[in-house]
Amino acid sequence: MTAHWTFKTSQPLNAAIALAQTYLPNMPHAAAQGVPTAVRRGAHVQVDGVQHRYPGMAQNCLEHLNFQVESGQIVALVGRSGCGKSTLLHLIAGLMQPGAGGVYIDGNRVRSTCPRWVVMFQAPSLFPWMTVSQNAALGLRFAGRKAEIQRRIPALLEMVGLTAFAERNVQDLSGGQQQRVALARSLATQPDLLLLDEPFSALDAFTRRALQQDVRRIAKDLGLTVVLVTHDITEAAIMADRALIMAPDPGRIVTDTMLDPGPDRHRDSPAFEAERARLATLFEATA
Ligand SMILES: Nc1ncnc2c1ncn2[C@@H]1O[C@H](COP(=O)(O)OP(=O)(O)OP(=O)(O)O)[C@@H](O)[C@H]1O
Repeated sequence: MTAHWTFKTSQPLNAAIALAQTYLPNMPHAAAQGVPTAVRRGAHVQVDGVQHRYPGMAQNCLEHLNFQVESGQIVALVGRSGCGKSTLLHLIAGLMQPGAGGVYIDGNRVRSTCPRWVVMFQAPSLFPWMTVSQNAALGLRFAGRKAEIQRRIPALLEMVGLTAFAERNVQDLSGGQQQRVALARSLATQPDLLLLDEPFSALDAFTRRALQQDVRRIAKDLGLTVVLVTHDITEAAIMADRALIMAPDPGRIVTDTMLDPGPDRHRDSPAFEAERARLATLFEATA
């Protein structure tokens, strides 16, 4: 299905702000390597005693958060609306600072955003007047790495299945294809941590399923560490190696469970259905 998007006037500005926050930080990044998209090792994430309260709120939004994400692991933060999933993801990304405790990536305290970790949101935040290739190259351009564009972007578009659309205007793409462009843009700077804030929730079920499987495959191929925010148990079961189930008031982790690594992560597989049902039961019992 092709969705023709009408961009609100503020959207390019929002896209520019989101991109600038991601790609113009003050921390150095690893030099580009010859291989277009390979990373050496996914990031290790440590959330250490994190607590957070928004100004003017009587209660903590998040409390007593202590966990680690291993290099190359895909972790889903699962919970009902309002339990603090997005807040936690934003703290990991360095978009906000916690009131207490800290987030460490590869042992370094996170104090700001950095091209080594990228966030994908529900809206792909593309520039509507640019082509697929130009949008995918924006992160490299903003990071002052223009020399890498020619060698890296074609390989990335192939990886996300958009080679045939390279010179199309992004407004002519479906919502799922636009998220694939955003994924290519996110991967172009060779991050070692991908932070996903319900990036597929606006898509139809079929497109969502294809993207969930592709993002898992790509992350595993590249060795990326991924933290995924979702309220969708099936999405967590398809994509994640491990699920952290959160409960609200205050937001906290109530269950930490590894998921069956079996290869058949699709709906028709009995093994997948059993794992999805186990996670759903855990969720109902604790969240
Ligand atoms: N900027 C803010 N100022 C005050 N309170 C906020 C702010 N942002 C979020 N909150 C509150 O913090 C709590 C957690 O919000 P958050 O968006 O992190 O939850 P969530 O689990 O991601 O929810 P959803 O699944 O609906 O996106 C909610 O009660 C929300 O109202």
